[in-house]
This record gives sequence, C-alpha cells and structure tokens, in this order.
Amino acid sequence: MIPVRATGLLRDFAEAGVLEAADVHVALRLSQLGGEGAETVLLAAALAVRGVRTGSVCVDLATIAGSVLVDPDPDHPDPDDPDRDDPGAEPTPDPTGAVAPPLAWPETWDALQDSPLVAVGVDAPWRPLRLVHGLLYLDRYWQQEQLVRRELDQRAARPTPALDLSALPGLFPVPGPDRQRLAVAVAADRWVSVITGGPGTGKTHTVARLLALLLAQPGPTPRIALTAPTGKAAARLQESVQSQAAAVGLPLDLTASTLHRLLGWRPDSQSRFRHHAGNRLPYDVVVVDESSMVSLTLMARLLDAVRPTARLVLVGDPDQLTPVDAGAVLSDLVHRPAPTGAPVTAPSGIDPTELDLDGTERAQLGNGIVRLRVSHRYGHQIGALAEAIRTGDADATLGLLHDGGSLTLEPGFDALRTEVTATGVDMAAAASAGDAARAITLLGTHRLLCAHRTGPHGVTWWNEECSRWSGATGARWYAGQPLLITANDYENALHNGDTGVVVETPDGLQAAFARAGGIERIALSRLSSVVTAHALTVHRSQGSQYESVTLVLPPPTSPLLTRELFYTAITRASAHVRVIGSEESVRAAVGRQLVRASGLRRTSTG
Ligand SMILES: Nc1ncnc2c1ncn2[C@@H]1O[C@H](COP(=O)(O)OP(=O)(O)OP(=O)(O)O)[C@@H](O)[C@H]1O
Repeated sequence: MIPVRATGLLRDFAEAGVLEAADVHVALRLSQLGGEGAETVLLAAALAVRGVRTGSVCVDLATIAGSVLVDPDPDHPDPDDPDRDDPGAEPTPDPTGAVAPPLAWPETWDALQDSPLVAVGVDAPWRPLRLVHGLLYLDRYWQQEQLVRRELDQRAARPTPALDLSALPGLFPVPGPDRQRLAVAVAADRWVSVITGGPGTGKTHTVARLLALLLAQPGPTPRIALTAPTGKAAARLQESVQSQAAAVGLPLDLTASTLHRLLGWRPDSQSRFRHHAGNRLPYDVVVVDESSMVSLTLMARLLDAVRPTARLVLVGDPDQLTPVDAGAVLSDLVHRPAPTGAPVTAPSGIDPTELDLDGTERAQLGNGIVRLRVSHRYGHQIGALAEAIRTGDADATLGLLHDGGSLTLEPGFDALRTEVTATGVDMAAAASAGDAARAITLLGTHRLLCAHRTGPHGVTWWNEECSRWSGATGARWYAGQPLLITANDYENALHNGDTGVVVETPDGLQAAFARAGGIERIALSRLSSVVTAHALTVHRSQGSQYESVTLVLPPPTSPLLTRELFYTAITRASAHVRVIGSEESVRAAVGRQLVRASGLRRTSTG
C-alpha cells in the first residue's frame, strides 16, 4: 500500500515495492520532528527503517544503490514476542538484481552530512540517525551495536585468573590433537569466547567438559546459567548437558532457560528486562546455545546484564539462517578482526600448531573463537555436502548430489510420495494400535522442508498434499497425524517447534510427545496452538534433527533461496538428503548469501 502522504522519491521507492508504508511513515514523522525537508535524507531515513525491518542493523550507503532488497513475506511476527520461533520468511537480496529508481548518492551524502536529523561520526551528540563510516543507523541500533562492541572488546582485553588445566586430560582421554580440548581451554581462559561448528560437531559435548573444568578450579563453585534463544533449543541444551553430567562430574540438576526468561522479560515494563547493567545476572558462567539465532537487540541486552567477571560462552553455527530480527551477531563476530591487545595464542599447555588451523582460524583464536569441524552425527557425504554449500562451491554441491548414495537430486515428487505414503501408513498403524513410541520414532525418520510458508512450494500446500498421500480422512484429528506446536505452552511444558503425533489411547485420541523420561500423552483439547505438520519451513526446523530430509527447492528466482537456507536444511539430516528441484535452483542457492548490513565486523573500535 502506498501511503497518501508519500511524495517524490519516497513515493517512487514505495511504488517500486522497495519501501513499505511503515518505512515511509517513520521517515515523514522524523521530517516533521526534525524540520528536515530534503527528499534524499528522508529516503535514506526510510531505507534505514526498512533495513532494520529486513534484518540489517544499518544501511550501507556504498552498496544500497546496487542491492535493493525485496521483502518476500510481509507477514512479519511481533518482534518482541519471546514465543515466536518461526519467521517463515527471510528478506534476501533481490535475485533479479533489479534496482529501484536511480539515486544520486553524492547528493544524498552531502545532504546527510548537513541534516539536522543526522549525527555524523562516533562522537557527535544524539540525533535520530547516525552516519558512521558510510553506514546509516537508526540511533537505537547504533547504540546497541556500540554496547555489543564495547562489552566484547573489554571482555576480550581483560585477563582471566590463572587456570588449572590439570583436569583436561581426564575430560579428553584420547591423546592427540583435539579442537574440542582447545575450545575448552580457550573458553575457560577468557571472559568471552565463541564455540562454533556444524551440527553434531560436539559443541554441547565441549560445553559439558568446559563446565566440568571450571567447576574443578580452586575457589568458590561457579554459578552456571545455560540459555538459548528459543524454548525448544533451551530444552535440548538442558537434556544434552544433563545426559553427560554423570560422566564428567557435573551437578545432575543443571537447567536451561530461554534468554528472555534468564533476563527476566517483563512485557508490561518500559525497561523490558529485570536484569541489566544496574541489576546484573548473578552467574559466573553464562552459556548461550544456538547463538546464531540471537538478534543484535537481544545480544545487547544480554551483554548489558552479564557481570564483567562472568565467562560468557557463545555457542552456535554461524552458517545457519540468521535471526528474524535485525543483526547477525554470531556471524559478525566470527568475521571481525581481533581487538588490539587481545591474546592471540591458546592458553599455556595447549599447542594450536598441532591442530591444522588455517590462517583465519588462527586469527580467530585472538577473538576466543574455535571452530569444531568433525561431525560425530552424520556420515561423510552429508558432511561433504554441507562443506561444499558453506564454501559456495556449486559444482562440488551438484557433483555430490549426483553421486547417489545418501544424497539425491530429483526433479519430481514420485520418490517423496512413496516415502510419505509408506511412513504415513506405518504411523497410522502404530498410532491406531496405541504404540506411541513407534509412531514417534517414525515421525523422526523423515521430514519434508520448504523455503516458503505459502504458495505452490510452501508448507501449507505440502501439508495438504501429504495428508492426502498418507490417507487422511479429513477429520480434525486422526491416528498418525503429525503435530507441530506453534507457541510455547508452559502449562503442558511444550515449546514452540515441538512435534508430536496423534495416537489412540484408552481415553480416545490423544497427542503423544517424546520427553527425556519417556512419552507423555496430552488430551487434544488442552493444546491451544497446534497444527498438522507433514512439512515445515526450514526456519522452523532449525535445531531439529531427522534421519532423512527432503528439501523442496523453490525456483531460482525465489528471494528465499539462499546458501544459509540450503545449508540449514540439509544439515537437519543424519542419514539421507533428498533435494527436489532443478540444477539452476541448486546453483542459485549456493551462490546467494544472505547479506545483512552491520558495522560490527568492520573494526574493533567503531
Ligand atoms: N569427541 C567426541 N567423541 C565421541 N562422541 C562425541 C564427541 N563429540 C561429540 N560426540 C557425540 O556426537 C553427538 C553430537 O554431539 P553434540 O550434541 O555435542 O553436537 P552439537 O555440535 O552440540 O550438535 P547440535 O548443536 O547440532 O545439536 C553426541 O552424541 C555426542 O555424544
């Protein structure tokens, strides 16, 4: 919809589909408040608002003119809702490369420097917009970025107390080079560290051993917080750490919570969180899993609240899809130069030269970053495919997909239909017989993933098609029906993104969910936010693992088709990956990376 008050450049860009009404409204409001009439400044302001709406922290004035973005799905969720896990769509570069009406950037640049709306440079007093190093920010995001930068740099520069590494050999008994051991030593030796790696590379395994090493240090027992951006991720982290607790000597009752819960989210309060710089979190170690899903705003809140003398350990896979909200902090962190003064070597007793670290990885050690590389979960072929996609090698990706074995590229749906039908029949049989364990096992054997929520390649369409293939009768509930929880449900201890299946019980049909201690059956009438889920968006599948995954690729022109989407989807599988789509779609996906403008990677000082 084009706002009536939009004129000139704002109208041109709104008509070209680049700006939405909200972008224009904010720019016009700023113009009123600041007494700014220059069209180019108002356009730049609207593009800054739009940048945040589409995931960037700022607008890069050097590249914006050639990289107009499209917003493929205006159905954005409420950014402040902590229950929200599924963005459904990710704004990405316009694949057609179409550029909106031409813009004279030299003119715009001059107008921005002179504008009463724009603070120019790091030290200029407050104004609603800030221009630094060619990046234009809404002030709020500039402040958040500065806070994150400052906190991380201060943490990196400050030495930690001397470490006793004598427990390490017991925690990693196999001799020889081991990146997990290096990661533990590095994370224990710093106030902030990052443990990255693809799925199944042992990030949580490493975290459990890090905690054991910290608990073995002399002095008071450290207080530990385990957290993750979503309820489902927090539950997985807790389960995984608890399952290793006895083996490495951790307390058996360590629990994990969402970041919102940890920080004390208060929807009714101005300050939003109970914990902040004036009321810090009472922990000595804070481990954040699935950090790739943490936005700039949430990272700023967290850094504000963690004590300067608490070890902050960020864990995640920076190659996965980025958060719904603005910023891609984890990805920025692994790409930023080390701050001046940061130690560039591993702690004493650890020899990084043994570990086959490349130049980048060596430099990253200076930022406390260690990347784990060996997957303990999936076979060589899926690992090789993940690496080919991650490094943008389309030929290698296609070569692997054509090689057969556990990977296939198919143009049609026949094999998918056979698989969905067979699994559906088996699930219905098990569920009708009341065998919830078998029905849940079958649910984890295969998952259909799509880029889009709606449309011919979308989840909604596929859910209907798969329901037909698996013999659903059209009844609201039926035995063998796969379920997806779509909002956190504290009463039933269910998390947004949990999956279950409808099974027959002596009390009629009920929903069955896998729990750490076994299977729980819940009356269907007690579930408020639940849908049938033969298919999921790739976003929604983040953090889940299936034996076999089918990914339906959209056409090459789809703005959702990116390397991060492809990588995230195929790394959900532990044994088999089927990609349905054309070679062109595969090439388009591998070749297109999500671009999010941010100043965090640029320098360490801003
Ligand atoms: N060094 C190791 N030796 C043996 N098994 C390992 C090792 N590291 C990890 N594993 C096993 O590999 C599996 C995956 O490990 P883990 O869950 O820690 O990986 P992750 O990187 O946290 O995975 P994700 O985040 O994708 O869930 C687990 O079963 C774990 O016990």
